[in-house]
Amino acid sequence: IQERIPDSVVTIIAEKFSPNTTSDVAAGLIEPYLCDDDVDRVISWIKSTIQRIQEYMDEGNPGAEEQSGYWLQSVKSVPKWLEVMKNVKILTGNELKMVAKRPEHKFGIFYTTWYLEPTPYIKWESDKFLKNGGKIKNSKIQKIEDVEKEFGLFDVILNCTGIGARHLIGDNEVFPTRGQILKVKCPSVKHFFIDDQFYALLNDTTITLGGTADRHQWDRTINPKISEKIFQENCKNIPSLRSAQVISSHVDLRPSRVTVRLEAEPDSKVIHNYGHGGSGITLHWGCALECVELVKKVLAGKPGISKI
Ligand SMILES: Cc1cc2nc3c(=O)[nH]c(=O)nc-3n(C[C@H](O)[C@H](O)[C@H](O)COP(=O)(O)OP(=O)(O)OC[C@H]3O[C@@H](n4cnc5c(N)ncnc54)[C@H](O)[C@@H]3O)c2cc1C
Ligand SMILES: NC(=[NH2+])NCCC[C@@H](N)C(=O)O
Repeated sequence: IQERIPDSVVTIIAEKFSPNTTSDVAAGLIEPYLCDDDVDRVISWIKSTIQRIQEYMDEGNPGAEEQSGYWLQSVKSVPKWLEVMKNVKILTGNELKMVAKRPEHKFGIFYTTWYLEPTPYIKWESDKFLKNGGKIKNSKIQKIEDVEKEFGLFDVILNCTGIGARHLIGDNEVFPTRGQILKVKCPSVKHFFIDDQFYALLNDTTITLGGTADRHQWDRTINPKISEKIFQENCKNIPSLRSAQVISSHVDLRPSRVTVRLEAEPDSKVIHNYGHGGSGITLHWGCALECVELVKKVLAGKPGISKI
């Protein structure tokens, strides 16, 4: 918003900041997951995110790269969003035999996507934001009406609170899908490997192993038994992981919702952008650009500097 609406002073108000947000836990795989949104809307958002990743990569920043690998399925699915990926190839019977590790690996797709590690990326965006006059305030907001009581009047307020929207504005349609992951070091793993339940995803110096997806589970405590199962099951898919060095375990709550809520409240200065499920990194820049257009509509050509 700061980049696209020059006559604006933007303030970010948050209870938690990177590296302590849900976004920081994300593996950074660019792929829509647990996101039942309209596929054309999702594809449009992903395309914008990929352009932003390219800009970030072109500057030589860490934590972003292409990654290729295998998606093995028990039931054949060739979703439309694969059209934004590169090198998409349906595995032949013989190729499947070479990579399948379980009887349920009945169909496979090879493709190239990207990863965008959230923490270094958020730092890149935050540094630019602050350098260009953005403000940051640390506060837990109880009700959205309290924003202006605590911080003065704004011309537009964006609600990007993820799972927090459930309590902030009482949207019971947004619910947690608990996810637990491991970060391991295993330089010999050069491809991602995703199947119906588990995954191994590339990052700059680690492999992210997942994963769980427990709906309506709020517990952010790491369960060591789950970590062990994630490790063992991924070793079945990629035997060379047996030599991996486990670095850390993480848990967080995917802000799940039937659809992403990205809309301006009628006759209000509030714009909502939450409920991205397991796809917030994947969709983020496309959603941000759509927010810019909604902000412009709320401002409706207002002269002078706008407070957002
Ligand atoms: C284990 C796991 C793996 C994942 N892997 C991927 C992946 O590979 N690719 C992908 O695209 N997505 C992935 N995701 C999903 C992704 O992490 C989320 O969709 C994304 O983080 C949502 O971003 P957000 O900015 O909406 O929410 P958050 O990152 O949670 O940010 C919300 C912000 O709002 C603030 N906030 C909330 N409530 C309040 C309040 N009342 N007052 C003040 N501030 C408040 C918070 O402090 C925080 O700063 C994964 C998620 C999990 C759990
Ligand atoms: N399982 C699958 N199809 N893809 C991997 C999901 C990784 C990440 N979005 C997450 O855990 O939310």
